[in-house]
Amino acid sequence: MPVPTFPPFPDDVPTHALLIIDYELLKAGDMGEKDRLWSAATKLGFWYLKNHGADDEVNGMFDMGAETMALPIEEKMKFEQGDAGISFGYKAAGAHAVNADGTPDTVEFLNIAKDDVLSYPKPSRRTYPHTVNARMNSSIIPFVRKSVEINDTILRVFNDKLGLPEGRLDLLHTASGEFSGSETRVIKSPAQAGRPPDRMAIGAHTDFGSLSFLHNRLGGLQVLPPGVEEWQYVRPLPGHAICNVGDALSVLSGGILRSNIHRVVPPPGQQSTLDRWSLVFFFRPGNSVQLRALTDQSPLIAEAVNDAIENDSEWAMKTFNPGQTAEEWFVRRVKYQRVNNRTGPETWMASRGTEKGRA
Ligand SMILES: O=C(O)CCC(=O)C(=O)O
Ligand SMILES: [Fe+2]
Repeated sequence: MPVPTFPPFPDDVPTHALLIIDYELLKAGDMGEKDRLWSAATKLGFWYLKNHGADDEVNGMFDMGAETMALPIEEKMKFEQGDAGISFGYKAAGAHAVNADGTPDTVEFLNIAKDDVLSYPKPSRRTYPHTVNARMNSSIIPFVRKSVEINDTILRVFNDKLGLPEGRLDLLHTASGEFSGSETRVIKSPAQAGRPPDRMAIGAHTDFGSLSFLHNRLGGLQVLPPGVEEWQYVRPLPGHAICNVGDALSVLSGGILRSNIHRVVPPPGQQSTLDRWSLVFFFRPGNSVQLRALTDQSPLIAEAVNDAIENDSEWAMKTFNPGQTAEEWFVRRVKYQRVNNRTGPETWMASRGTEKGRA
């Protein structure tokens, strides 16, 4: 399907300009580009990625998403995630809370496990609607392979900059070959006339894993940068992915890499009358990886954790050694977002990550 054209993103809303990182330069080992990536990942934790070479795969994924979300709700619900904290499968609109009051979200999405994609046609974790199987070979497998390659490249830059032994982060992610929470997600946020512009489609959160590779075409994504009190939109740029650091990599790096909070609201201005689609690949550590700052492997990380302890020891001890594996962290966060598991505001608190009380 050709990429449709959209009404423009408005010029009169607060936006946050992200650094633009060139993937071709990163791949070629360009030192200046690695420095710019490092700066983006440590200051805000978000950046645009251009020349990622995945445009065709992204378009195929959006087609798969449209075909899947057009299925009758009864068909989609056969593949629902359940309430146990498993993320793979379908999530209906309203199944997650967006705040401590338990206000329901407005998006539906489908998560497909990287482990299922790479073992296809043999299921590793679960099965999916026929519209997914029909697009596996043409779109989903190529998209997931490219996403993994891109994230592995970014991870190697961070490994080096953090002063970790060679291949350390790689081993905690793909090199061990174990199952993980890595998954791709297609999100549909239906247009709803009259919805207030600050009605959250997805509540404020930090991402759960290590790196996210996001594609959207309409506005709606907002970040709350450090030291700023007003939510700011991230302007979608055609052909540019939006990448960000998640909690797992933030914890492993002793907070040097920043997992910044973000949320999704209805598209602004003239875009507000349209359905909003987005696509993410979430790159996460192997399930058994103990989430803790790698202080014994990098003097830089040890120093960062010491500084954090001096600053706020209770928070630092809890955040940089939460006593959970990557899988346990992930299950906890997914499980307590679900309105079916809600008892009160404490359920929202139980779903939180590294955002330090900012959401
Ligand atoms: O749809 C977007 O732009 C962002 C989605 C997001 O933050 C998420 O799914 O974690
Ligand atoms: Fe997110």
